Amino acid sequence: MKIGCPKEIKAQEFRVGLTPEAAGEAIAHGHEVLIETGAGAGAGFEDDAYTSLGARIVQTAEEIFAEAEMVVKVKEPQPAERRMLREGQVLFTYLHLAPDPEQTRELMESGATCIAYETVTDGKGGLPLLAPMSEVAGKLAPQMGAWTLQKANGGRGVLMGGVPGVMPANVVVIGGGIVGTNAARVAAGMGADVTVLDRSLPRLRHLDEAFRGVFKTAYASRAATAELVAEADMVIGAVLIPGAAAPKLVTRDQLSEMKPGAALVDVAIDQGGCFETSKATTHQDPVYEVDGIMHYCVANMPGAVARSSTMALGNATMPHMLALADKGWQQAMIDDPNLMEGLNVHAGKLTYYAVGRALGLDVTSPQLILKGGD
Ligand SMILES: NC(=O)C1=CN([C@@H]2O[C@H](COP(=O)(O)OP(=O)(O)OC[C@H]3O[C@@H](n4cnc5c(N)ncnc54)[C@H](O)[C@@H]3O)[C@@H](O)[C@H]2O)C=CC1
Ligand SMILES: CC(=O)C(=O)O
Ligand SMILES: [Mg+2]
Repeated sequence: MKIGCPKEIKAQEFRVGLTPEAAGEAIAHGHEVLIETGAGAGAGFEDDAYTSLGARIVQTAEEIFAEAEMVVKVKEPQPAERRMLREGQVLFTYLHLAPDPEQTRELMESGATCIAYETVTDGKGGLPLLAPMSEVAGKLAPQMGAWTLQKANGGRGVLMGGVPGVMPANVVVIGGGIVGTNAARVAAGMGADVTVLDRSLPRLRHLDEAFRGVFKTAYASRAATAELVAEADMVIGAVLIPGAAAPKLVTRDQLSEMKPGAALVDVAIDQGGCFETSKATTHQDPVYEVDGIMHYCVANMPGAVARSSTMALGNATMPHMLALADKGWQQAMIDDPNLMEGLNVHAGKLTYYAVGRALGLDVTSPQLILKGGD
């Protein structure tokens, strides 16, 4: 199979979909790999790291999209990329369709087969292709929140760890999954007073046992969430209902109950955000203010640490990328129902139910498509 990897074009996105290592594995499996020149440079992988393993460098994204049978990326395709996708082509990348009707429509119009990293499962309740980036974003969130809390950035001027005689920052993390756990660990490591809220009692039980004393846990009832948010210096939004639009857990009205200059870090922004007042921002201009509360809502946080993130993502995507290339997407999905969960769009049809529910669109099941019922 011809596998193509373009340079990412989202603002300040320095990750790349294929590491030289993954490209080399694909070549060893008998595939042809095309890399757009400079695609890996932002992550520290120059063109010759790919060519030395047998990949071919091409000069433009147009050539990648024209030639490749499968395009491997990081971020959701931007409008210019969507226009180059074509019928029969496989796209393997993050998509985050639920909050993005325009992208969903254009992917359906392209006729391509679009497989979303973030909805591939592992059979144990996990999302193995989201997890590494959630680990990164979770570890970054307190760091970004601490920066947002600084006066020069509009924040309340509170130091995460406090100093002797002065209380540390009060950090509330909503959602105790991968992002939330990593965020809580780092915030606690910085010396903050941390509470993690979740709706899953088994998850809270696990966190309590695994991290006893490092941070506190609380059940995410509406009342407890409102009370803890009102007391917080920093709130980190880290909830997920896989594939679906994020639930809004802090309303605009609640902002007036919060401490002026408090920081909201909405990591769940890629699924639409879990604060009513969230809107996606970029690394170039990451923070804005609503009713005196500072919002940090960067939808591609791991891009800030592109080298670590590219390697972590590459480790997770490689086996799936190889299965898709070796067997073709249909057989790979028949053999692996967890990979089938990644199918979001095929040949003009939406194939993921949570996206259909979020956008009010009809959905065809992947099983029906694989049976040839499309
Ligand atoms: N902005 C960025 O750059 C990045 C964003 N993300 C996003 O971060 C979000 C979280 O991802 P993960 O931690 O991997 O998900 P996860 O599935 O590991 O954890 C989500 C947690 O939220 C909890 N939850 C669901 N509804 C809740 C509610 N109403 N109240 C309290 N808790 C609730 C679940 O029980 C679960 O423990 C996702 O939207 C993901 O796409 C991930 C990586 C990078
Ligand atoms: C998960 C995601 O959206 C990201 O890593 O940018
Ligand atoms: Mg994102």
